[in-house]
Amino acid sequence: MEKKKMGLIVMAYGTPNKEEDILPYYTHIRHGRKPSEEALQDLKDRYKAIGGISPLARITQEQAKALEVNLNASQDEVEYSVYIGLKHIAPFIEDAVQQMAEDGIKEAVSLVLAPHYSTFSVKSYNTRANDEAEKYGITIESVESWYDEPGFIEHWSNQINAVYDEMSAEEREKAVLVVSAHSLPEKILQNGDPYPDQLKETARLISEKTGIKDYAIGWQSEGNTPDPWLGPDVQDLTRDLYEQKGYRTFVYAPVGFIADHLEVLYDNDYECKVVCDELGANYYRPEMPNVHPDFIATLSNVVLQKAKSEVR
Ligand SMILES: CC1=C(CCC(=O)O)c2cc3nc(cc4[nH]c(cc5[nH]c(cc1n2)c(C)c5CCC(=O)O)c(CCC(=O)O)c4C)C(CCC(=O)O)=C3C
Ligand SMILES: [Fe+2]
Repeated sequence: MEKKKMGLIVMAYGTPNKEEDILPYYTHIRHGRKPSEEALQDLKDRYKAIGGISPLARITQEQAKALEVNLNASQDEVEYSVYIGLKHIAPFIEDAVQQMAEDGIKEAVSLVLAPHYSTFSVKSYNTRANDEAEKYGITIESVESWYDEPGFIEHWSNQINAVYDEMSAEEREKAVLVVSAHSLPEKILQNGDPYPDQLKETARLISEKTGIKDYAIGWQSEGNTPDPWLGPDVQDLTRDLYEQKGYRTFVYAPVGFIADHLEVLYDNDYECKVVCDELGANYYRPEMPNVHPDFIATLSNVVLQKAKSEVR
């Protein structure tokens, strides 16, 4: 019997592929308004500091490919074709949906490569995908979040345990785990956005799984806008935990992200490390999920569960 065809649209923030992409990419993030020369230079400098350009474009492609392979190896009723759709650079979310239509796909699942739901991020991705899909009569079942998936919690717990195992007993005694996600403007809270509660739950589950009781929740990478953003910021939090609670070893788990990219390689590995160095504290950051096989298997499981709910 011929296998049923399904599309999977894997959505992500997107990143410049080369230096010349930085201006159009940043302009797109700013809803079409060009950034000032200083802001542009600042962003260019941050990319330069992590090696010229972000490894994210390559990692997203590898994740999508690995997910497709895993999905097709995990079951034999459906043939999955995976399409990457990005928020701020080509191939855009709409391009991915158009390509699915050209390939004759009628049903699809959409998955955002970010674990926690917010109106600002996941909802906006899924809305764009669904709006475009309607034009072609494609139905999309959208995964909304996967911040509490057992495989996801287990993956981070293993990476965190590996870091704690590496420490000296003395370091471990005064260690704190800082669990973080990208900050968002505080105004998301007015409509009861679940984003902060979902991060808290991820942290609680990791604490339960690892047995690490010394942990704190922080927010990072907040944007350069006048409105208030969710806090505490991880850098301020680091100083407070050092001064008020006596912690001397900081383990950063940026669980709102899933790959090595600017927010992790710069905002954690450079900016948080600077604070730790100033304080004379130890800095650790577990490996990101990237294309670890158990992480890809978890994403595959999330997609298959969603696809099942569609068939029913
Ligand atoms: C919630 C969230 C996630 C996580 C969920 C998800 O993944 O969706 C995320 C991820 C990412 N954000 C990224 C890059 C940037 N984000 C910016 C700006 C902004 N992000 C925001 C939110 C988020 N961002 C917001 C509210 C702004 C302010 C402008 C606006 O209101 O929209 C800017 C502008 C300059 C600056 O502020 O630094 C850049 C360059 C990259 C790529 C990194 C790389 O290239 O390696 C990634 C993975
Ligand atoms: Fe961002």
